Amino acid sequence: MLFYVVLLLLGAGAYYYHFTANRKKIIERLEVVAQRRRDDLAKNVVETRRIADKLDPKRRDYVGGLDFIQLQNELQKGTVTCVEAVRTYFHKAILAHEKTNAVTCFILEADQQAEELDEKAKQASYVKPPMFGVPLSLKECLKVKGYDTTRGFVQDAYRPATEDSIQIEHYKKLGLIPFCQTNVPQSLLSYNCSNPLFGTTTNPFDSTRTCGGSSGGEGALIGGRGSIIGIGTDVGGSVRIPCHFTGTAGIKPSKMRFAHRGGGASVPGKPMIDANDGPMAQDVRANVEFLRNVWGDIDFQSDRDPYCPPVHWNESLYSSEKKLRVGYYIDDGWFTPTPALQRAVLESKKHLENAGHTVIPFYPPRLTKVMQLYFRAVCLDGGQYVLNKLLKDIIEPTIRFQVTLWMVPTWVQRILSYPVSLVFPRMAVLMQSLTRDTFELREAYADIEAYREEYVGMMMKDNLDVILCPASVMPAPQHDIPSKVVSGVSYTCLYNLLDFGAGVVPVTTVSKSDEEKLINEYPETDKWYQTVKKATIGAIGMPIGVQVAAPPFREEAVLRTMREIELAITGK
Ligand SMILES: CCCCCCCC/C=C\CCCCCCCC(=O)NCC(=O)O
Repeated sequence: MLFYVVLLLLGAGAYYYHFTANRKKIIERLEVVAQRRRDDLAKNVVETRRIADKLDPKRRDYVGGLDFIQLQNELQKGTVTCVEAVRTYFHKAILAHEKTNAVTCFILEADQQAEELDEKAKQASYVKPPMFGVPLSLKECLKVKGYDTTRGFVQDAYRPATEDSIQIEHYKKLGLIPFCQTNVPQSLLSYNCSNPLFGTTTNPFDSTRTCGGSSGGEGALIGGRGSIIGIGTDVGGSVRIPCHFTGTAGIKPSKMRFAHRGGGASVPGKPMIDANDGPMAQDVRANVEFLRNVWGDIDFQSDRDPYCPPVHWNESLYSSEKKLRVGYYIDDGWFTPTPALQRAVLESKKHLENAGHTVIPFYPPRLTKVMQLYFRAVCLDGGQYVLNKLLKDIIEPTIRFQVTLWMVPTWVQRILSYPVSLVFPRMAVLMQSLTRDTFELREAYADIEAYREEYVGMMMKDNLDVILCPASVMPAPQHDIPSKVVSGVSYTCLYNLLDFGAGVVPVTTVSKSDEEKLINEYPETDKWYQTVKKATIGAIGMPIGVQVAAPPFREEAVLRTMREIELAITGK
């Protein structure tokens, strides 16, 4: 017996020695690559600044002061040139990048593309496309020919995409000029924004707090006024959470509204968790104008990807005079949001009622079960795909807690979940979520299908057009918090599980009385609540958004509701 124990220990020791020696070698090699990539970025910024500085500062201030619609109009009229627009946003993006570390690469050809468009515009026969010359920022994982899509993995640096994805091709056809790529958290499966290649992107309103993720670079850049519109991706909240954390507006459409051919994903092969790309901008109007033009011309994408149905922009749904029926909730029963987030929903409810809409309570059913289904279906291999990639890379410290969870074998998590359930029941729910076998996975898929039916059935019974609810559980926390509170995505991941269109619009900022309420009334019943409470103290002044969601192909109703809230708040 002793012999076998010794043998086992020796075997384990040898494996551990081999594993750590191998990791050390990998890390040393990748450190060199990461340093080279950062040096390249520094040179790229210098070159971008040189190009940006060619523009007269007075012109730059003028162009930089225009909102999306104004810039679009001036570019159409020819009173602003494409070169002026690109150089202005090169300059503004550098300023935002210096503050937040949002950019991973400036696309220098943007300047040349702008010159070519200006040249074409001189021909009398040339018809300007609808978003002629508008600069567009892109989340780093989106495929642009000649540029990396590392998703924060050092191992994927210097492996540029060989083609533009269909979506990028389409945006260029519509006149948009991609001018930079923006930072992401390593693996994209996090709502912070840090990786070992490009470092941490910070919130433009408070550098000790995260800009959110995984489209965090977009949030930081747009919220920091370094871009007028950008594209993010969202599998659990990655467009909507950064919008909420940075005071910007964006929407994740339901999956089929864009072509996915030639695009990438954080975890390929997760059929029931529907991700999509989506616009993020400084206001809702920009999102509307962007999608009106993209979906107005969706045949371009459908012709190239037969899985993308040719569903056109539905102007009558967006501009309808018919009053809406809105279901709202301020607490999903899984994770009570901090006071400012609840107040934002109640204020939005008032704005919608003042505009004549009917707003009634709605209770999303069984969120505890939803969380289990979401984590099971998003990590359908128990996290193995992501873990394999992470173990071949430098692991980002701010997601280490999450990585550790993936490293514990599923069966160990299940056993441990029973004692844990006595002291931390919500944690036990997640510990029982990762898939044990294919039987359980099939069952989860069936449960998701049944849940979708139940949810839309409830909406239909009350004749609801849209749902209004919090965008998250808290305002932007410190950089390490998202990995410690993965359970905090319940408000957004629900709408990936349902494949609804869902958007976020900025509504307010955290006030002193929100903080007092937080200190006096917010629960401290488990570690997650304690962490969220602590992270939210000191967040006075941070932006707060609300979320609006509707079943697939009704994104125009979501945008209409978001726009009405925006109009009531900003008056413009
Ligand atoms: C003991 C607990 C076991 C559960 C371990 C769960 C580990 C965390 C897994 C997933 C986290 C999901 C967070 C989602 C954040 C948003 C991600 C997103 O939308 N990404 C965009 C994209 O992938 O394109």
